[in-house]
Amino acid sequence: MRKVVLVTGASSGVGRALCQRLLEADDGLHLCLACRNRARAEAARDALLAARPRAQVSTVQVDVSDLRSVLRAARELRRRFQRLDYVYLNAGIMPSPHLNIKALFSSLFSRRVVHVLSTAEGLLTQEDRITADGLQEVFVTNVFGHFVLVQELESLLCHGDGPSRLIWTSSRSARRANFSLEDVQHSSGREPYSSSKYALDLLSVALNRNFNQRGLFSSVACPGTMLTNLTYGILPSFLWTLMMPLIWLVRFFANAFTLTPSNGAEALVWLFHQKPESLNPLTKYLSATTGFGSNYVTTQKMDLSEDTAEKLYQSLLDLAQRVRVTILDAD
Ligand SMILES: NC(=O)C1=CN([C@@H]2O[C@H](COP(=O)(O)OP(=O)(O)OC[C@H]3O[C@@H](n4cnc5c(N)ncnc54)[C@H](OP(=O)(O)O)[C@@H]3O)[C@@H](O)[C@H]2O)C=CC1
Ligand SMILES: CC(C)=CCC[C@@H](C)[C@H]1CC[C@H]2C3=C(CC[C@]12C)[C@@]1(C)CCC(=O)[C@@H](C)[C@@H]1CC3
Repeated sequence: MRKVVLVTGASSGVGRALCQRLLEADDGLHLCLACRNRARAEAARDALLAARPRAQVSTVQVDVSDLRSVLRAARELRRRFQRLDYVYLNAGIMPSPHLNIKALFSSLFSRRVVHVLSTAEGLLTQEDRITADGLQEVFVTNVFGHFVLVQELESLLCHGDGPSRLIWTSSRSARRANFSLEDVQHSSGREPYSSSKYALDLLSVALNRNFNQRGLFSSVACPGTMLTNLTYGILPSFLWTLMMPLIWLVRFFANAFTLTPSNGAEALVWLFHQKPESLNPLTKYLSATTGFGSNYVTTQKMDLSEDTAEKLYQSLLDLAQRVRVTILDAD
C-alpha cells in the first residue's frame, strides 16, 4: 500500500520543495497537499505530477487560521484515508515584520554575529492581528490550527498498524524568553513568530510523551533562512538580490543560510527516512548549507523543560475544548 504523506502549506516555499524532493526519492507515495488556496494547490499538484507521473498527488483545502476550515478538512481526510503515515505541519506566517536596521548593523560588528544572523535575535518584531474566532493570528496559524488538526486526525495517526509521524516546521528563532505560559498566544508582546515556534517545540515534546505508546512520533525541524514569500515580506526581493554576494560570504560562517527552499527541505527529508525510535524528542533537526553549497543536517538541544511542555499541552487542550463549544454553539 502507498504511504500517505500530508503536507500543510505545500503550495509554495519549503512545503512545495519538500513535496518535490520526497517524490524524487520515491514516486510510490501518495502526497496530499493541504493548502488554503485551491488554485495554488492545484497548480502545485499539476507541477508535481508533470515531473513524477507515477505518483499520486491530491489536494485538500484548509485554512489553518480558521478552525471551522480545519474541522471541515479533517472530516474530509477521515473520509478519504484510513491512515496517514506522515503529517508535515509546515504552514506558517510572519505578518508585518519590522527589521531593526540599527540592531542589524551593530550585530555585524559584534562577537555574536553568527548567532544573531542565524536566529534574528533582537532584529525582528511583528504586528499580530486577531482572527474572526478571537485568537491571535500568528498563534492560531503556526500552532493552534495545526494542534486541532492533529487532534481531529488522531484516528488516522494512532491506527495500531506501525508508527505514524508528525514533523513540524519550527525555526532557529524559537526563543524561551519570548514565550510565556501566562500568554501562550503572545497577545501582549512584539515577537509572536518566535513565541509560536517555541510553542511548537514544546508541543512536539508533549505529543511524544502522550502519544509514543500509541505509535505516534513527533519531531521538529528548522529549514534555515531561505528566500521565500515569508522572507520577501521582510525585505523585497531586489534587496535580497543586491545583498547576495555578502550573504554568500556570510554562509562560510553561518550554515543557517540555506537560501533555497530545496536546500531548506534537507532536514525535513532526512527526518522522513529516519526510524522514529532513533530520534531524540528533545532535539531540533536543522537544515544547514556550507559556503560551497552542500547541504547537511545538524542538531540542537532544545532549551525547554518537559514540565512546561506538559503545561502548554494542557492549556491547548482546554482552549481547543472552549473553541469547539463556541463553534458548535454558533453553527
Ligand atoms: N523562510 C524562512 O527563512 C524560514 C521559514 N520557516 C518556516 O517554514 C514554513 C514555511 O514557510 P516558507 O516556505 O518560508 O514561506 P511561504 O510563505 O512560501 O510558505 C508558507 C506556506 O504556508 C501557507 N499558509 C500560510 N497561512 C496559511 C493558512 N492560514 N492556512 C493554510 N496555509 C497557510 C502558505 O500558503 P499560500 O501559498 O496560500 O500563501 C504557504 O504555502 C513556515 O512555518 C515558516 O515559519 C522556518 C525557518 C526559516
Ligand atoms: C545577512 C545579511 C547581511 C542581511 C540580512 C538581514 C536580515 C534580513 C536577515 C538576518 C537574519 C535573518 C533571519 C530571518 C529573516 C531574515 C534575517 C532577519 C529569519 C527570521 C526568517 C524566519 C526564521 O524562521 C528564522 C530562522 C530566520 C532567522 C534569521
